Amino acid sequence: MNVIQGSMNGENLKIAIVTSEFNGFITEQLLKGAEHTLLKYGVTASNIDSLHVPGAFELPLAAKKLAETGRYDSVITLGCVIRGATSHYDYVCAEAAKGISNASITTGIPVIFGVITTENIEQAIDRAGVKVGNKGSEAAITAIEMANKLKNI
Ligand SMILES: Nc1c(NC[C@H](O)[C@H](O)[C@H](O)CO)[nH]c(=O)[nH]c1=O
Ligand SMILES: CC(=O)[C@@H](O)COP(=O)(O)O
Repeated sequence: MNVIQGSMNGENLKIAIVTSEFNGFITEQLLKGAEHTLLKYGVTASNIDSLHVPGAFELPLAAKKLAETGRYDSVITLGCVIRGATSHYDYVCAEAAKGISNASITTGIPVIFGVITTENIEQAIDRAGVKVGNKGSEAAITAIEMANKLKNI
Protein backbone atom coordinates (compact mmCIF):
# COMPACT_ATOMS: atom_id res chain seq x y z
CA MET A 1 0.00 0.00 0.00
CA ASN A 2 1.28 3.49 -0.85
CA VAL A 3 0.41 5.92 1.89
CA ILE A 4 0.09 9.56 0.84
CA GLN A 5 2.01 11.53 3.44
CA GLY A 6 2.03 15.20 4.32
CA SER A 7 4.75 16.77 6.40
CA MET A 8 4.18 19.18 9.26
CA ASN A 9 6.68 21.62 7.79
CA GLY A 10 5.04 25.01 7.36
CA GLU A 11 8.05 26.73 5.77
CA ASN A 12 6.65 27.33 2.30
CA LEU A 13 2.99 27.61 3.18
CA LYS A 14 0.85 30.71 2.84
CA ILE A 15 -2.07 30.79 5.26
CA ALA A 16 -5.03 33.14 5.74
CA ILE A 17 -6.88 33.40 9.05
CA VAL A 18 -10.43 34.80 9.30
CA THR A 19 -11.52 35.59 12.85
CA SER A 20 -14.97 36.68 13.98
CA GLU A 21 -15.19 39.65 16.35
CA PHE A 22 -18.29 38.37 18.18
CA ASN A 23 -17.17 36.99 21.57
CA GLY A 24 -13.81 38.60 20.83
CA PHE A 25 -12.45 37.87 24.30
CA ILE A 26 -12.44 34.21 23.19
CA THR A 27 -11.71 34.53 19.47
CA GLU A 28 -8.62 36.70 20.03
CA GLN A 29 -7.21 33.87 22.18
CA LEU A 30 -7.94 31.43 19.34
CA LEU A 31 -6.12 33.78 16.94
CA LYS A 32 -3.12 33.97 19.26
CA GLY A 33 -3.06 30.17 19.51
CA ALA A 34 -3.29 29.74 15.74
CA GLU A 35 -0.58 32.30 15.00
CA HIS A 36 1.75 30.87 17.66
CA THR A 37 1.34 27.34 16.28
CA LEU A 38 1.82 28.35 12.64
CA LEU A 39 5.09 30.10 13.55
CA LYS A 40 6.16 27.09 15.64
CA TYR A 41 5.77 24.81 12.61
CA GLY A 42 7.83 27.12 10.42
CA VAL A 43 5.28 29.30 8.66
CA THR A 44 6.86 32.72 8.06
CA ALA A 45 5.05 35.65 9.68
CA SER A 46 4.91 37.47 6.34
CA ASN A 47 3.10 34.43 4.88
CA ILE A 48 0.21 34.75 7.35
CA ASP A 49 -2.63 37.12 6.42
CA SER A 50 -5.33 37.97 8.97
CA LEU A 51 -8.85 39.31 8.44
CA HIS A 52 -11.63 40.00 10.94
CA VAL A 53 -15.38 39.71 10.26
CA PRO A 54 -18.31 40.63 12.55
CA GLY A 55 -19.62 37.18 13.49
CA ALA A 56 -19.40 33.45 12.76
CA PHE A 57 -22.18 33.79 10.21
CA GLU A 58 -19.86 35.99 8.10
CA LEU A 59 -16.93 33.53 8.17
CA PRO A 60 -17.91 31.41 5.12
CA LEU A 61 -18.09 34.25 2.59
CA ALA A 62 -14.79 35.79 3.72
CA ALA A 63 -13.12 32.36 3.75
CA LYS A 64 -14.42 31.58 0.26
CA LYS A 65 -13.20 34.91 -1.13
CA LEU A 66 -9.76 34.32 0.38
CA ALA A 67 -9.59 30.75 -0.91
CA GLU A 68 -10.68 31.84 -4.40
CA THR A 69 -7.69 34.18 -4.74
CA GLY A 70 -5.48 31.08 -5.11
CA ARG A 71 -2.89 32.80 -2.91
CA TYR A 72 -3.31 30.51 0.10
CA ASP A 73 -2.51 26.86 0.82
CA SER A 74 -5.06 26.86 3.66
CA VAL A 75 -7.61 29.20 5.14
CA ILE A 76 -8.37 29.00 8.86
CA THR A 77 -11.70 30.21 10.25
CA LEU A 78 -11.94 31.09 13.95
CA GLY A 79 -15.13 31.90 15.81
CA CYS A 80 -17.06 31.35 19.00
CA VAL A 81 -20.80 30.77 19.17
CA ILE A 82 -22.28 30.55 22.66
CA ARG A 83 -25.86 29.35 23.17
CA GLY A 84 -28.30 32.07 24.27
CA ALA A 85 -31.96 31.96 25.22
CA THR A 86 -33.35 31.51 21.70
CA SER A 87 -32.80 29.29 18.67
CA HIS A 88 -30.43 31.86 17.13
CA TYR A 89 -27.43 29.76 18.16
CA ASP A 90 -28.56 26.81 16.04
CA TYR A 91 -28.91 28.93 12.91
CA VAL A 92 -25.53 30.63 13.33
CA CYS A 93 -23.74 27.33 14.02
CA ALA A 94 -25.43 25.48 11.16
CA GLU A 95 -24.75 28.16 8.56
CA ALA A 96 -21.17 28.67 9.70
CA ALA A 97 -20.40 24.95 9.53
CA LYS A 98 -22.21 24.39 6.22
CA GLY A 99 -20.73 27.51 4.65
CA ILE A 100 -17.19 26.78 5.75
CA SER A 101 -17.41 23.24 4.42
CA ASN A 102 -18.87 24.56 1.19
CA ALA A 103 -16.03 27.10 0.83
CA SER A 104 -13.54 24.27 1.07
CA ILE A 105 -15.30 21.88 -1.31
CA THR A 106 -16.04 24.49 -3.97
CA THR A 107 -12.55 26.03 -4.03
CA GLY A 108 -10.46 22.91 -3.46
CA ILE A 109 -8.50 24.77 -0.78
CA PRO A 110 -8.58 23.45 2.80
CA VAL A 111 -10.81 25.75 4.85
CA ILE A 112 -10.44 24.77 8.47
CA PHE A 113 -13.33 24.87 10.95
CA GLY A 114 -11.91 26.51 14.06
CA VAL A 115 -15.27 27.58 15.39
CA ILE A 116 -16.07 26.82 19.02
CA THR A 117 -19.79 26.05 19.55
CA THR A 118 -20.58 25.88 23.25
CA GLU A 119 -23.44 25.72 25.73
CA ASN A 120 -21.91 28.40 27.98
CA ILE A 121 -19.00 30.79 28.50
CA GLU A 122 -17.07 28.34 30.70
CA GLN A 123 -16.89 25.75 27.90
CA ALA A 124 -15.63 28.44 25.54
CA ILE A 125 -12.92 29.65 27.95
CA ASP A 126 -11.78 26.06 28.49
CA ARG A 127 -11.26 25.67 24.73
CA ALA A 128 -9.45 28.99 24.27
CA GLY A 129 -6.24 27.99 26.00
CA VAL A 130 -7.42 26.96 29.45
CA LYS A 131 -8.52 23.37 30.34
CA VAL A 132 -9.05 21.73 26.97
CA GLY A 133 -6.26 23.25 24.90
CA ASN A 134 -6.63 25.96 22.31
CA LYS A 135 -8.89 25.21 19.33
CA GLY A 136 -7.12 27.89 17.29
CA SER A 137 -3.88 26.05 17.75
CA GLU A 138 -5.55 22.77 16.72
CA ALA A 139 -6.96 24.47 13.63
CA ALA A 140 -3.47 25.66 12.68
CA ILE A 141 -2.09 22.12 12.91
CA THR A 142 -4.92 20.86 10.70
CA ALA A 143 -4.27 23.67 8.20
CA ILE A 144 -0.62 22.66 7.79
CA GLU A 145 -1.38 18.94 7.61
CA MET A 146 -4.13 19.38 5.00
CA ALA A 147 -2.13 21.84 2.89
CA ASN A 148 0.85 19.49 2.68
CA LYS A 149 -1.24 16.33 2.18
CA LEU A 150 -3.28 17.85 -0.64
CA LYS A 151 -0.07 18.86 -2.43
CA ASN A 152 0.91 15.18 -2.45
CA ILE A 153 -2.30 13.80 -3.97
N1 LIG B 1 -24.53 35.06 18.70
C1 LIG B 1 -23.36 34.92 18.06
C2 LIG B 1 -23.17 35.50 16.79
N2 LIG B 1 -24.16 36.18 16.21
C3 LIG B 1 -23.95 37.10 15.13
C4 LIG B 1 -23.91 36.44 13.77
O1 LIG B 1 -22.74 35.68 13.58
C5 LIG B 1 -23.93 37.51 12.67
O2 LIG B 1 -22.82 38.35 12.79
C6 LIG B 1 -25.19 38.35 12.66
O3 LIG B 1 -26.34 37.57 12.66
C7 LIG B 1 -25.22 39.27 11.40
O4 LIG B 1 -25.20 38.52 10.20
N3 LIG B 1 -21.98 35.36 16.18
C8 LIG B 1 -20.96 34.68 16.76
O5 LIG B 1 -19.87 34.57 16.17
N4 LIG B 1 -21.13 34.11 17.98
C9 LIG B 1 -22.30 34.20 18.64
O6 LIG B 1 -22.42 33.67 19.79
C1 LIG C 1 -25.63 32.41 19.57
C2 LIG C 1 -26.31 33.70 19.60
O1 LIG C 1 -26.70 34.20 18.59
C3 LIG C 1 -26.66 34.26 20.92
O2 LIG C 1 -25.76 35.27 21.31
C4 LIG C 1 -28.05 34.84 20.83
O3 LIG C 1 -28.56 34.88 22.10
P1 LIG C 1 -30.14 34.81 22.28
O4 LIG C 1 -30.57 33.47 21.75
O5 LIG C 1 -30.30 34.91 23.77
O6 LIG C 1 -30.72 35.95 21.52
